[in-house]
Amino acid sequence: MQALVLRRGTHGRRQSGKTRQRLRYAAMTTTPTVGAPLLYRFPTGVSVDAAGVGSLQWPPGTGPFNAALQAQPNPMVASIQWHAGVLTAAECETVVALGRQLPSMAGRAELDPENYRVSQIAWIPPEPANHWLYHKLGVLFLQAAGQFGYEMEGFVDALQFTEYGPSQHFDWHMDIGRDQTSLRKLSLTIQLSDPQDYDGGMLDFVGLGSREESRQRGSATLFPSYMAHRVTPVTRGVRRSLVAWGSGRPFR
Ligand SMILES: O=C(O)CCC(=O)C(=O)O
Ligand SMILES: [Fe+2]
Repeated sequence: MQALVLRRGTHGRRQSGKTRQRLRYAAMTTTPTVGAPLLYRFPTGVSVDAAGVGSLQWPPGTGPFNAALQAQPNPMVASIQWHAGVLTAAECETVVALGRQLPSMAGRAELDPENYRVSQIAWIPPEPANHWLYHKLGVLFLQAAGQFGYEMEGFVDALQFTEYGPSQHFDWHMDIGRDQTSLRKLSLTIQLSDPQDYDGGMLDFVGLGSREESRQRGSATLFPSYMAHRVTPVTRGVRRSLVAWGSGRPFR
């Protein structure tokens, strides 16, 4: 498996067919980041007197200004990884066959249950027959967790099999939300369809656009679950994907 970290690149125009404007990502080698000086240091405690008046406390010898401390940026926070060949064509077919025989339901989004998300989904149950798939994605998530610096505990959501037929889509959203979805940290989507079998259905990121390679069958696109993304309407054929979320205690 080959991994590539992506960053925002130059505007590009697709050469053939429809002239869709899109951003291209360029390969990024992880460059060391420079610490940002802490302009105001938060206190380490608050005390409240008998009258209920609170005062902030800093450790002896320190104060809010001129702390001479550096905050260390995390270069992965706004990055997307693309992994080629996570599933073979035969494995993609196995997952499609599995997904298609599971109970199918309409994918819904809280923002507008009718139109925001129009697709069919099925949940792939966490059971021994599917261990190979959970295991494979688990390895990928654990490696990525180390690179992103996120604590990751496992899957809270079952793996999601997704189908988008003509004019179906999923509008702009984040994968993090209330309740159980607040545990999500990294999102991953694997392309199960042959790119020749459909048009449209691009996985698109705010400020980064879409990447042609994300259409490669068996490839995975992995990104922080707080990054806004969408799947544009499918204009021909059917697009199928396998979606997974790596979870853990929020924001660690
Ligand atoms: O189908 C995809 O590639 C992504 C779907 C998605 O964003 C989601 O289910 O949250
Ligand atoms: Fe999503």
